Amino acid sequence: MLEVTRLTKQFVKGDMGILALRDLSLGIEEGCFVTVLGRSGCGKSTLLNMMSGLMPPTSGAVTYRDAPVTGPRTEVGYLTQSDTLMPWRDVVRNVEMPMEIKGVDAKERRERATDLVERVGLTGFERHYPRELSGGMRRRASLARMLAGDPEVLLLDEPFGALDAQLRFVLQAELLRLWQGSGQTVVFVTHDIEEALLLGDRIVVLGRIGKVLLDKEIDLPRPRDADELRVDPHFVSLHKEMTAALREAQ
Ligand SMILES: Nc1ncnc2c1ncn2[C@@H]1O[C@H](COP(=O)(O)OP(=O)(O)OP(=O)(O)O)[C@@H](O)[C@H]1O
Repeated sequence: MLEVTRLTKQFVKGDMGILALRDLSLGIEEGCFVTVLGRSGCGKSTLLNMMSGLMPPTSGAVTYRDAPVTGPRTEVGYLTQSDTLMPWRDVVRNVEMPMEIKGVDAKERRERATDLVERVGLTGFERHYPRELSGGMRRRASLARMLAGDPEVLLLDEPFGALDAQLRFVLQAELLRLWQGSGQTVVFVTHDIEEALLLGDRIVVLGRIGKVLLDKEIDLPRPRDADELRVDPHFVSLHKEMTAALREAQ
């Protein structure tokens, strides 16, 4: 569905070139939940920026259903690390925005937005403006807004990184619940091994400048329960494998 071919990105800072990704190739199958695991600075956000069409590659290509990606498209939702909520709209109106663009009628979009706000645990904050929310709350509002667009592909850049453990757990479960049976394709970036194993059908471990260190199908049965998994020998051995791969990334 999404194909990344020999993707390279070099930034220019003053008279210096900063190589963020080199020759990365990756195919993402339709309906699959892929977690991309890597340490800080290995190029994960740069990869998603290019997959979403927000950033042009220096060389290489991204295709979506065999068509070149040259800019953002409504079928591909992207939850970036930076805040992109509209400051002049309250939470519910931010969440309604993708449905407004699609021409969904006012009553239906308010109902759906209210439901999504509840799913991300923001009930009671519908009328708050982004500046009146915490960082984690803004992330959750952004997630609800992305889901409101019902995209075919969800690109998620460390969506739960800023949340406390309990809330992260609730939102991971909610994301899986929404994804299962939806047919949506998810690319989920994280640096947390346990999160990657809990969520993914497949884990891609990236090393420096986006070198693929490991690309593995995760055959742990679903639904996956974090407490049960931690004592599952298969999970423990996968965890060790990921830890070793990340160590190699140093
Ligand atoms: N706009 C930019 N200009 C210059 N260098 C950049 C720019 N964006 C990213 N980089 C560099 O590219 C490399 C990869 O950055 P990127 O943000 O993709 O990493 P990451 O894996 O997402 O990190 P993190 O997990 O900390 O978010 C880093 O060395 C970073 O300094």
